[in-house]
Amino acid sequence: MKFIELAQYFKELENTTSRLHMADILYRLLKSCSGEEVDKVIYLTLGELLPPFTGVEMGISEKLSLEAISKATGTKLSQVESIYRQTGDIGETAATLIKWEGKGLSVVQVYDELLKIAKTRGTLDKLMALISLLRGLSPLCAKYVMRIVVGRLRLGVGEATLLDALAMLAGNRNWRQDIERAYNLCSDLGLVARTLLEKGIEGVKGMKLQVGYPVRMALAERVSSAEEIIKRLGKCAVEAKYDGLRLQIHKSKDRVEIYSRNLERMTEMFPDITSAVLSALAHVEDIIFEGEAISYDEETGEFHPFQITIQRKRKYGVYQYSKEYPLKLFSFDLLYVNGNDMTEEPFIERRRTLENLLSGKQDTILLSEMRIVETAKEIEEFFQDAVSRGLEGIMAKRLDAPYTAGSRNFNWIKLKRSYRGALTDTVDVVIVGYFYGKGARAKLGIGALLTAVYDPSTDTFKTISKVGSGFTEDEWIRLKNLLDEIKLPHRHARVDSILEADVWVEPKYVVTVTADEITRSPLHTAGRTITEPGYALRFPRAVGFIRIDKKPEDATTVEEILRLYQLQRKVSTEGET
Ligand SMILES: Nc1ncnc2c1ncn2[C@@H]1O[C@H](COP(=O)(O)OP(=O)(O)OP(=O)(O)O)[C@@H](O)[C@H]1O
Repeated sequence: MKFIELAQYFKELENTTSRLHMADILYRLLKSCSGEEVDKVIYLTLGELLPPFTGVEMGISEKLSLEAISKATGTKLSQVESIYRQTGDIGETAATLIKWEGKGLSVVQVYDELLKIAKTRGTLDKLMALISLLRGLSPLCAKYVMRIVVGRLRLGVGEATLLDALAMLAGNRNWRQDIERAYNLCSDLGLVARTLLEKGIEGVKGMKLQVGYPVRMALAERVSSAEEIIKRLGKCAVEAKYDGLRLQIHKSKDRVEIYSRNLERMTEMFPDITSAVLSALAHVEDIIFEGEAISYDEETGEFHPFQITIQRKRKYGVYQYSKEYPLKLFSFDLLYVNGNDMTEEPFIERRRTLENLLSGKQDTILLSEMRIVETAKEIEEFFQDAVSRGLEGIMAKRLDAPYTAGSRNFNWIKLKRSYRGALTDTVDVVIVGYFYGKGARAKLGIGALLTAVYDPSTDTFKTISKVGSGFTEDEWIRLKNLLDEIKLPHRHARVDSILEADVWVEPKYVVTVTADEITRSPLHTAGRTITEPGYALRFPRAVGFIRIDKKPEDATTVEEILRLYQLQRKVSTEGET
């Protein structure tokens, strides 16, 4: 396939807002790929070169890309910059200035070249390679290549839509489940697509988890009482719920990789955990397990709040910080060990095996606190004890449940401190736009965010709230800068909104908010139907800054909002009786 053909498909995708139409375009695109091309086409369509967990990034700044356009086209840098300012789009800038037809490069050629640039270390070498690539590209090809280079392709294609297209390609929509399962196990859509093309659906069904490919994480549902946990699970395990960072740890011999909740590779952020894993599990060849990393005060033995645990990436040099705020990892699940896939084993078997593996004495890689309980009273006691020690709450787990990769269900149930009071759980929302604001905030040029929750059934983001408090002035300034980088000339294709933001942005950043309650509102689209209004957050306030560990699709879902709304009504009616 020539890259120009791919660029034509990108153009088609860019011009549609209908998910069905998008899936159809993708289906046609994937159908015309060979096995060798299909994975590359998928990554490029998502604006990537490889799945995010590989940690491969282009490493080209806006400034460097403008310089490349200037050098490749023989245009003065100031003129390139001026076109860029007018269009606000690096792709349009390149397309406007390129006057040649290009060399008719294939998708694989362009992809290989981009990957080479990403892997090149020196800035000058990257620049030279990009210039020579640009000289071989037609205006339309250069438009999309440049957007990929700076990480702003923005076709609006979500993973769920790509999964639909793959199911169409497999020839039977019933196979979507098998395709999704394979994706949940390896988090690599390119690999799934390539397997489908080369080995057919049976090959996809046979895909297994592998060390080095993060497994999409199993998630928990909420309830509001210990009784409900017992009603749903019967005899079950309860564990302390630590408010830290969820990590999935992969070890193969003396190599360790660490992945975050949104499956990004974070190994470098945790040198302390890496070396502790190597020594605690030296006797184990291969393993994939999960736990919650949390920083604690060595003097008092108390856990620090989540905000301190996550700061290690942002603020200081990792090494110094890890000494200042040491981490403990509370391990709670085992997915794979020495060639054995454990995900289909009952939870309690996985836990017992993990306990055996971690029985040696050391003080960083620990086991989560767990107890088997049979009555609501025992759960209540465990809960009260956890809360009194400053923990967030508890997690209850079904004893015979498999590890359900990539799914949120009642195999795991969280019961948090906050459900018991007036407010329900916090909600994770995606920023889809912002308002300039009035009064004192107007001088900052940003007064409130327009935020949304995720609707997996349509792969869209539905608005739920304007958020105007909870950030410091400094944070508002940082937010505005970050959002201006991903500004869009119109509402994003995957955003469903009645309100008109002053500035629309690409759905990229997730923030956690608390609110007094969830109410019905005609202004928002979350949960809205033809006859019923949507849902909104009342008095929302941001907690902390951007959630670096969540992708937009990891935001709270519309379905969860409906359940939270019901939970809240239940808690308030119980309170009245
Ligand atoms: N013992 C434990 N077992 C499982 N998860 C735990 C445990 N302790 C803490 N956690 C954390 O709790 C998270 C689930 O709870 P919570 O809803 O508070 O987090 P979230 O990030 O908002 O939601 P989610 O991860 O479910 O989207 C897990 O993803 C995990 O990071």
